[in-house]
Amino acid sequence: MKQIILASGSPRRKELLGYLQMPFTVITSSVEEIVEPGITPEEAVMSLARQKAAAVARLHGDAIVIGADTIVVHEGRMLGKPGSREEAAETLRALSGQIHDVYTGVAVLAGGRQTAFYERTEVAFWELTEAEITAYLDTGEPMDKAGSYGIQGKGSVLVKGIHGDYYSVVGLPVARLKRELQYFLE
Ligand SMILES: Cc1cn([C@H]2C[C@H](O)[C@@H](COP(=O)(O)OP(=O)(O)OP(=O)(O)O)O2)c(=O)[nH]c1=O
Repeated sequence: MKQIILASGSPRRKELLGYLQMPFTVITSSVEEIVEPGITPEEAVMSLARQKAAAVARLHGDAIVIGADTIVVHEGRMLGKPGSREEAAETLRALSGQIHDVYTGVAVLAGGRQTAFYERTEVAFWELTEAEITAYLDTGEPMDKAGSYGIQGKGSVLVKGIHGDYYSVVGLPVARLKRELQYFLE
């Protein structure tokens, strides 16, 4: 069987890929995450996922390389990881009492073959008080997460409901990925 490489430094993605029960290795790259102006969210996450996978595939041409990217979209604005505590606070204030979309793009590269797909999940937030936002910022959890929250952690108490794949919000739509990977494993 071909070697599977996860081109990601995200501990969540590593844990989620483990659910597929296939051996894999983690190899990270340093891709600068630049979103071109005018690009749609789905194009953005698939393009970034492709760039992350391609950076690793260059050195491991025989392997199946998986890259992924997650962004939050609210009122047409694409929100990645916050640059500062203040930016995280502003994002959480904006998302309070609102519905936003979480897009995760995944790219799979294997020699000359490749595929990319995305999942969109709607997430509704409860109305958040300033005290709640401050308490959540104090956990430190928002800083390495798109949209400044983690649904799988203490951020769970911010979320009223979701529509779509939960695992895509956490960073990797595992059920869809399993199905897309079958083609590469044949
Ligand atoms: C919305 C949301 C995002 N996230 C995370 C998933 C991603 O790790 C992160 C978005 O940043 P990404 O740039 O997609 O990923 P990353 O920098 O963590 O890892 P890599 O590029 O090496 O693969 O936000 C959660 O963990 N929970 C959530 O609820």
